[in-house]
Amino acid sequence: MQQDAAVITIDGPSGSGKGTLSRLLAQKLGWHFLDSGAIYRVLALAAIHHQIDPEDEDAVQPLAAHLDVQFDTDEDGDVKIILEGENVSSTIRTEEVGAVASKVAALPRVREALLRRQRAFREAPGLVADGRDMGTVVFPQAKVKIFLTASAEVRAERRFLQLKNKGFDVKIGDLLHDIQARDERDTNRATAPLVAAEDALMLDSSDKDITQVLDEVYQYAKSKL
Ligand SMILES: Nc1ncnc2c1ncn2[C@@H]1O[C@H](COP(=O)(O)OP(=O)(O)OP(=O)(O)O)[C@@H](O)[C@H]1O
Ligand SMILES: Nc1ccn([C@H]2C[C@H](O)[C@@H](COP(=O)(O)O)O2)c(=O)n1
Repeated sequence: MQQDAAVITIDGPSGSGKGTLSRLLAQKLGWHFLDSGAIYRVLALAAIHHQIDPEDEDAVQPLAAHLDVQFDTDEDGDVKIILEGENVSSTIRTEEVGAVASKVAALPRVREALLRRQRAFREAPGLVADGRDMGTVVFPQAKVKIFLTASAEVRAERRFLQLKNKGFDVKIGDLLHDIQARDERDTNRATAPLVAAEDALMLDSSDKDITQVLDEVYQYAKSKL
């Protein structure tokens, strides 16, 4: 970790577009990228594989502390996620794994066990970090913080298109229900809840396409760095 490397944090609820925005912004700046949700998703998948109850903190904490995961980036910038020797890059993206991730993420000792792993992504020339608590807990000293939102209906519609394009048979009503349940759990947990940092720029992307969002955030970041 490089303590002095600049950090931009992008937090927000599921489907707000923070992953897409963070990836594009990191590419544009030539910076590193942390998808912290992927770490919680990998842990969730490990708990499923090992038949561990995702709400049993005593059982999930050691799994988090010794999680055998690698993030391998190829020359095109695509990231391959390897859990216990297996490529799980697609498997972790399902709504089912997302729901379990939201459960393991509510456990305080599990969050603590994953802190150092996330902070290790901070390297020169800089890091764009995407998640729920990047600006509040993991990188509170970040120079630029964004809290990206969109209405639950818009987020469900985006997720519907995303999954339909991948060939999944999904119902928009089910996706809206899943998104609302995940928002509720992520926002109301006691430790590191989904909340905007006091010094974050609030951005509602409901009526903006990703190019507009990227331009706005890029200009804002340049003015602050
Ligand atoms: N501003 C936007 N306008 C339209 N579609 C968008 C916009 N931002 C993102 N999308 C699309 O919405 C979908 C969800 O975006 P993305 O995966 O970036 O969300 P997320 O906030 O990272 O979600 P999660 O936290 O669940 O990983 C993607 O298909 C993405 O291309
Ligand atoms: N910094 C983070 C990142 C993610 N989580 C939890 C909460 C989410 O529901 C779940 C999956 O995240 P996603 O891939 O959808 O961004 O992981 C968290 O608590 N803190």
